[in-house]
Formats: sequence, C-alpha cells, structure tokens
Amino acid sequence: MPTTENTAARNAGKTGNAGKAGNTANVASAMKAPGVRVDGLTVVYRTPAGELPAVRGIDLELPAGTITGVVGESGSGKSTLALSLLNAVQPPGRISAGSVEIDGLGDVVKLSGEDLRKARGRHIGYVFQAAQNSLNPLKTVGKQLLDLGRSHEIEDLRGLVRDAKDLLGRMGMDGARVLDSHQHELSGGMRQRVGIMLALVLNAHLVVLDEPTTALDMITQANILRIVREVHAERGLTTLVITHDLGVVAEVADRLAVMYGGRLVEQGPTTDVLSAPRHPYTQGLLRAIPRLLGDIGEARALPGRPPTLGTVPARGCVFRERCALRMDVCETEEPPVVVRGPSITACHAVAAADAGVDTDTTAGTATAGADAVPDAAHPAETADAPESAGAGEPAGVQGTRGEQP
Ligand SMILES: Nc1ncnc2c1ncn2[C@@H]1O[C@H](COP(=O)(O)OP(=O)(O)OP(=O)(O)O)[C@@H](O)[C@H]1O
Repeated sequence: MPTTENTAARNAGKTGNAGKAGNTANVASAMKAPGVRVDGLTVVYRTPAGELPAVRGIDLELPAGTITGVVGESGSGKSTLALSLLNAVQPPGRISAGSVEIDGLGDVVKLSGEDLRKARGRHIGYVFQAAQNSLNPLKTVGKQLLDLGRSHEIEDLRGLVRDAKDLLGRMGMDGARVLDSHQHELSGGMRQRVGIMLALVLNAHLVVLDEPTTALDMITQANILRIVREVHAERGLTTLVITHDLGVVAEVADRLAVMYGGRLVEQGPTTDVLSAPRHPYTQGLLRAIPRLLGDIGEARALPGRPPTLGTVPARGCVFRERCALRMDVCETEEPPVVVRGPSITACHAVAAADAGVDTDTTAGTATAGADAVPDAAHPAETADAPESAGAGEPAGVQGTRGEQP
C-alpha cells in the first residue's frame, strides 16, 4: 500500500515549477478527506418533450471521511447525481441549477476545461457503472495506467506503477501480472478491483463508486466491499457508493440517502434509516427484500413502477402514485423536509404524524395522521399499499401519468 505521503510527493513532484504553485496547494488540500456539499442540484436531459429533470433540487452533504450510500430503483437518478459530483454529465444532459462544493476544489459545477480534467482523477476518483467492461480491450492494464499517468502529467511514472502494484497487491492480486494482462484475461471481480485501483492511484481523496458490485457473485461482492471499507479507512477517503442494493449500503455505508424519481426522499445514518425507516418508499424498499431465514413469502414487492423522465410528476410528491399514505396535499405541494436528529425525510404524512395532525387520504385506503403513519420499527406490518393494487399499478396511478414538468 503506498503511503499518502509518497503518493502526494510523487504527484507534487510534477508541479515543481512556479507556474503550477496552485496545483501544489490543491494537492496539499487533497491529502485529507474532503467534505462535499450538494445544494439545490438539478440535472435535466433534453428529450423530444423538452428538457426534463432526472435529478431535482438535491441537497446532500458527504461529511469528510464518511462512506455515503445512495440507493433507489433503476432510473431514480443515482448515476446522474454521481456524475454531477465530477461535473461529468454528458449531453443531452446538463446541470441546470445548484452547486457541488468540494473542500479544496470549490464548486465543481463552475469548473471547466483543464481545471475540471485535472480535478477528475487527482481529486475525485470514479469507478463507473459496469467498470468490469470499461477497460480498453486492446491495451494491457499497465498501458492504460501509463496513459492515465501521462494524461495527468505525472512525471514519476515508475512511482505510479509501483503504487498501482501496491494497491493491486493490497486487493489480493499479483500486481505485476495484472498490469501485464488484457481485460479478457481478468475475471469480473479482478476487473472491478482494477477499476478501483485506477480510481485511487492518482491519490484522489473523494471516491465515487457507481454500482461497484453489480454482476459479481456473492463471495466476490463481499470481498470487494471489504476492500472498499479497508481502502477507505487506510487512505482517509470520503466515499460515495451508488447502488440499487440495500444490502451493499448496509455493509459499507455510514450514511444512507434514498432517491426516488430524481428526488432525495430520506437520508440519515445507515443504521437509523434501515432500522427505523420513516419514508413510505424506504419502508417499501425494505419490505421487498427477500429474507434468507424465516418466512420467505414475507417479502412484498413494491406495487407499481418507478416513474420515467416523462411520467415523473412535476408538482407535489413524486412517490404519491405508489404511496398508501397519500393525501390531497401530496398532489400539489412539495413534501416538507422533516428533520429528526441526524435524519431527514421529505414526506407530508411523516410531517403530519410528527405534528399530530389527523389527515384524510384521497385514496381512501389508509387513514393518514399519527395513527396511520407506519410504525417505523415494524414497517413490514403496516402501511401496505392497497391489496387490490397487487403487483401492478396501484389505485390512482393513471391520474398523473403523462404529466410533464
Ligand atoms: N443520456 C440520457 N438521455 C436521456 N435520458 C437519460 C439519459 N441518461 C439518463 N436518463 C434518464 O434519467 C433518469 C435517471 O437516470 P440514471 O441513470 O441517473 O438513474 P439510475 O438511478 O442511476 O438508474 P440505473 O440504476 O438504472 O443506472 C432516467 O429516467 C433515465 O432514463
């Protein structure tokens, strides 16, 4: 394992002229885990129906030195949020509002050109979704490592290779052999670890892992998560893990943020959110997890489907179509942010429950208010969606389908 000092010294070595004094300062600031503050982030994609938001009004803090997990169903905007941390949303997408402040770097949304390119890799390491397939099949891993080093103007390429071998060794691989290999000579788990090595080797202290274990078998997945935890602690990182798998965040994340329809609906310490979820969507996600022990039939799929860019409601709560606790106000008003200790939930029903307000529902299937808000400690027993909805569309879904923001 290369020491932070060695790697930083190698990186700093290339900045050895007066004109690059600013880089030296950045390298120094990158030596400790940065805090990250996402404020009012909105990302839109251009579609035949106009620009539609995939991520809307996201406020999220990644405290320095923590692992944050972002979960949500496919299409909820997780990858778009992750790409925004590097200001790497590609056309037809663009960040249309908000900021991403990273300690030592400033607002990356304002960075462009060479500054942005240097920030990626040096300050922000990124392991792409399906990293197993993202290596260049025509070049050895070592050649790709050297390309990466040259593109970041690393002068001490021998040091870079040494650090890469150390990292690969740390992750249980023969570094020299892996660097000599082409993609097809490596298993999925090995490629994933190569992706993690490439994200770390330039000494980035903010690391974004997009679905780091998708398509890996259980044993390999457990190994990768162990490596993520160890490397995070040893190198002093701030880490964001994107996944659709609650098991993954339960395994690695200190904090958990739940996305639905481009919005953050709940966030807080992982143990709090998983043991006492407050948002009906988080509760539904937890209910849907099959149990290994006990009654396997207890797991209940969340009725309905998540919205697409074209069907996500422009006003009110984005989850209301699948929510057993929906009320009139959910149709028109943004859910209020309810803060309880270190946890945040955006939900009218939770706000009403906390305020002790008794509320009627439009669906007529639940009596919202203090009594009807699911018992957070036993989400599986309460707040079911209407039985008649079955596994298909819940009652009332059609009402807002096709709404355009
Ligand atoms: N290039 C694009 N053009 C148009 N729409 C896009 C584009 N990329 C993503 N989207 C849409 O933006 C929304 C969010 O997508 P995103 O990939 O961020 O979600 P996700 O939660 O990461 O999903 P997954 O887990 O399937 O990757 C989806 O509705 C998706 O269809």
